[in-house]
Amino acid sequence: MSHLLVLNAGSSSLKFGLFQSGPGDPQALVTGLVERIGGAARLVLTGPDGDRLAQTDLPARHAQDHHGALHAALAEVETRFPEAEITAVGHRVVHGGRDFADPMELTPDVIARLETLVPFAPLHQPHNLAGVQAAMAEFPQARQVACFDTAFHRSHPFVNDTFALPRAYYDKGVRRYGFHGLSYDYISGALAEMAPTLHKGRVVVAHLGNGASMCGMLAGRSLASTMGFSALDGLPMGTRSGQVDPGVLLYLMEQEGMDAAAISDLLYKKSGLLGLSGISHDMRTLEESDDPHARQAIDYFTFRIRRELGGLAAALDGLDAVVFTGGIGENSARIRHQVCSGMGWIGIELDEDANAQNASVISSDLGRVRVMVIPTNEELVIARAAARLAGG
Ligand SMILES: Nc1ncnc2c1ncn2[C@@H]1O[C@H](COP(=O)(O)OP(=O)(O)O)[C@@H](O)[C@H]1O
Ligand SMILES: CC(=O)OP(=O)(O)O
Ligand SMILES: [Mg+2]
Repeated sequence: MSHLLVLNAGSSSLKFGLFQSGPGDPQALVTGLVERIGGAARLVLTGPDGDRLAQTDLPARHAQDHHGALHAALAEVETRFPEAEITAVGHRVVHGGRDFADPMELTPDVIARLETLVPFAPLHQPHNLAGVQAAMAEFPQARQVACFDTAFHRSHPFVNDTFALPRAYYDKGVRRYGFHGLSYDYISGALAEMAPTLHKGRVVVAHLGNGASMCGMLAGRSLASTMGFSALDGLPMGTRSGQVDPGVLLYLMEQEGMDAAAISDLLYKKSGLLGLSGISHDMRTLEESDDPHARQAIDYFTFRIRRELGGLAAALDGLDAVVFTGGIGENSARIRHQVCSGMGWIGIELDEDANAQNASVISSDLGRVRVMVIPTNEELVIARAAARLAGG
């Protein structure tokens, strides 16, 4: 019996899963999450039926960075499943650049080319590639498969793929790639099963996690996304600014003497919910706080989601459904309420009871637009690809 290991390193978390491959969809034996890496990190393990197997605070040496988190995760998998025969390890790789879209086997040449994309996604790509190196050392007999977050958005039409810069930059790869594609791929497939008519229509998916973006889908394919060249654009995030006027960056360089490293640190690590609140990047902490700055950070977050929702609906020529997903989108009734209230003009009417319960349909019959909550499953998308490539 062969097994697949999946590694998904986010900006603040590491998600992983052990799957059994078989004739149908790979079956999860265990999935895990190390969250709040860099802070009070904890590891949560979940069984195949959603049952909680373990929840432990990680010792400092494992909590401080993705490396430690990965060690803790691999140790957990090997202790619980010593007999597992891992034939393939599937990795989420955030940036595939211009050249990579379909899932592919990681060879030394491919890895070297992916390393050149580190400056495009400094908060993710290095963790993704560190995971690849660790898995190669740990499971040398297994195939290593990369699945790209940018792949789902390759269907963007030119107007959503470019900036209005001289064309030479587009040719050099300065494009609106879009991210969270594994999540959008999963949601598109789930919607096709749950609501096939809606899936054929105009859908805005809001992936709201520590990283956050929205995608306008037409007939299940990406037409536009709020994230662009890097995972910085669009919505504000845990520590990332989201959209800023490029003139601000010129001002910071010219008047405040900031260099590229200082600006990168500012935009990726000190901005967003953390920068605005001065308290935390974590939505749960902000929701629990009665500090007015926490409230303002939440208000800015939901204001930007509402703006983008209007923009994406215009790009799609209308709106049939909205799907919330990601750690915040799946769990925070308050955020969904703030986003959806007063949106009757666009056809959104929330059923507050259903919303409070994180139900899968949270709109009422009074509205024309179906609003849904669908837990994402990037790991399953990766496992499917790893199974396909390992089988071939
Ligand atoms: N019950 C909850 N209420 C509000 N926010 C939540 C809840 N559960 C998780 N979150 C938030 O989800 C975010 C993490 O999302 P997640 O998708 O797991 O992150 P990542 O982008 O690192 O994969 C954090 O801001 C966390 O506070
Ligand atoms: C691309 C991105 O922002 O990913 P994450 O949400 O995992 O940080
Ligand atoms: Mg994520």
